Amino acid sequence: MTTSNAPTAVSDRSAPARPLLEVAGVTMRFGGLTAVNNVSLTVGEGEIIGLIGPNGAGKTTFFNCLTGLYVPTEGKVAYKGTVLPPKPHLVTQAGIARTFQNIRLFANMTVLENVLVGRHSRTREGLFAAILRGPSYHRAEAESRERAMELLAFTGLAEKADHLARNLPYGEQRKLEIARALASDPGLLLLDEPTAGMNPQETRAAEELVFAIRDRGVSILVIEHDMRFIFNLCDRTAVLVQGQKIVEGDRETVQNDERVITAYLGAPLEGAAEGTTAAPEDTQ
Ligand SMILES: Nc1ncnc2c1ncn2[C@@H]1O[C@H](COP(=O)(O)OP(=O)(O)OP(=O)(O)O)[C@@H](O)[C@H]1O
Repeated sequence: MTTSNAPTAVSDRSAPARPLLEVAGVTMRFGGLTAVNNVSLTVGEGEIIGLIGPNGAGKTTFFNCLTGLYVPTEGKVAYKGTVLPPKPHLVTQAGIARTFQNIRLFANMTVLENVLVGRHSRTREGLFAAILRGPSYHRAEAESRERAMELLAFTGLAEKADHLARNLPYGEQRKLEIARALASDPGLLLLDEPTAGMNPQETRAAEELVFAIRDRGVSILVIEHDMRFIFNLCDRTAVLVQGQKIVEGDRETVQNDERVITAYLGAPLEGAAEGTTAAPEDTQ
């Protein structure tokens, strides 16, 4: 147990977290390639869970199966006890938001407008209200702007609200992606390599931001190659190698697992599908 006020992972909590996301036996095949092979994973309320693995291990494909971008060949994804339909907008409405490995912002829109786009799924006003622009439309619009500005303040971007997204430095574009994802008021946030391209200082700031998001009651599942980031943050970490989850546990369990060490050193995984190899540079 830590005695400082610094944020910490919550693995030392005594009560087990209530399940929020329950993934059961998800498999994703592309023709002859099994990118994700019978993977099960649970994310509990208030947890930060890591997903690591060498290049091509199937991490992003797994995220795409959770968020309805791909329809899994087999398996089920349930959120708060309800099986999710494989449609991205319904998954967002259910309470799951995500960021992408390759930043997907509207480059020629302002920072604020990008967050307002993310707010769209939470706005109840329909087409008629938008055309008529009655009082309820104006009220909803004002609320959305207020919430968007609050999220920009939370992510440290409030002063850049009127800047074009394309003019932000790279680290701030990643933050904006997170602000936009949070605009849908998710219960679970999926982050796909949130520190890619960041310098060490930005990476430490990203750690603080992830803890702060968790402290707002949002659970997190995060893909990362930066092991320090993962082990600083996560209550548990699952390791994917060639589509299979080979181990899941705390830092010690993962770091001491022979199969993980072997996978990161580039030796073939016994019994795994052919066609993908581990990349030694992922140990960075
Ligand atoms: N749409 C697709 N069609 C065919 N194959 C695909 C498709 N998407 C992913 N793959 C393949 O599935 C495997 C897993 O890829 P994926 O991008 O999920 O891995 P990853 O663990 O996220 O890798 P990285 O760390 O490099 O991002 C790879 O062999 C990839 O080429």
